[in-house]
Amino acid sequence: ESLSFGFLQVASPVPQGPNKWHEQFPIAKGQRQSPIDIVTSNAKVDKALSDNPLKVSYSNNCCQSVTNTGASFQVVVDGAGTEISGGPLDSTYKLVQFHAHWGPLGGDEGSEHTVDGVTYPAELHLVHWNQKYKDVGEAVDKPDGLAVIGVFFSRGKEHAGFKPISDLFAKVPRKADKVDISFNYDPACLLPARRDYWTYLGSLTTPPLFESVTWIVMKDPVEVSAEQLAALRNLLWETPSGEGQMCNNYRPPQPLQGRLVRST
Ligand SMILES: NS(=O)(=O)c1ccc(NCc2ccco2)cc1
Ligand SMILES: [Zn+2]
Repeated sequence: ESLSFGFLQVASPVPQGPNKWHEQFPIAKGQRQSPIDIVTSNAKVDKALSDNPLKVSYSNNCCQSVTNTGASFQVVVDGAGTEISGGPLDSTYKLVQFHAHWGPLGGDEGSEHTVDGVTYPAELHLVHWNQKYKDVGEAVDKPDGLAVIGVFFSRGKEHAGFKPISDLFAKVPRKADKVDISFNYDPACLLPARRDYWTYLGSLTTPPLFESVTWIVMKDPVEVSAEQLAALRNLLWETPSGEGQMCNNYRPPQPLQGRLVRST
């Protein structure tokens, strides 16, 4: 008799957009969701934030690799010596990864947070976990588990510090592609010179949308070139009509639900 194997080709489901996430992740309609529109006139200057300045001390050999997660690029960091503390943080947090969100080619939307309704072409997220927990897996869903520093990218002159990373995107076109970072790299070079920020209690901006993030959104954008923004589109992802350039991987602003935004 003939032995036949019916190979059922099940394509991996195309990720659903932000307005459907609540079906599988009800917390999408929660009380401390991110991102938000930062209404600068409603932000409250809190002297305590400047009295105990945010301390960022990253080592320059902490970056291990860049991978295509299927939703962004992700630079994976080994937490050694990459700590932040102070400002709104009650303990020390360690950097675990950084990634970004961006819009269409040449467009001005793409950031997740907006400032008085203004969007930026991209937004970088430096993700840290609270050292009071034993690992990032334990921290990820605790109310004080994570701290994410958001940095707006504006279009302008080339960002020399971002170039070693943006040059790697062409090497990781497909989901799960990964390239090692063999050079020394200090992610602090991606922060604006002026360290003023807004801070509020929010969430992960992609599923599982855990309400576990103390957001620290830098006030000043950093300039990157049009070519560096275009390099983000060397990353590919699944679209309803097959593989395409990764873009518009940002969640729009969510209801503030009466939260206070503090400012330095
Ligand atoms: N866009 S975001 O910065 O809110 C964000 C969204 C999702 C995750 N999930 C992965 C993760 C959690 C802790 C470390 O890695 C991490 C960060
Ligand atoms: Zn993010």
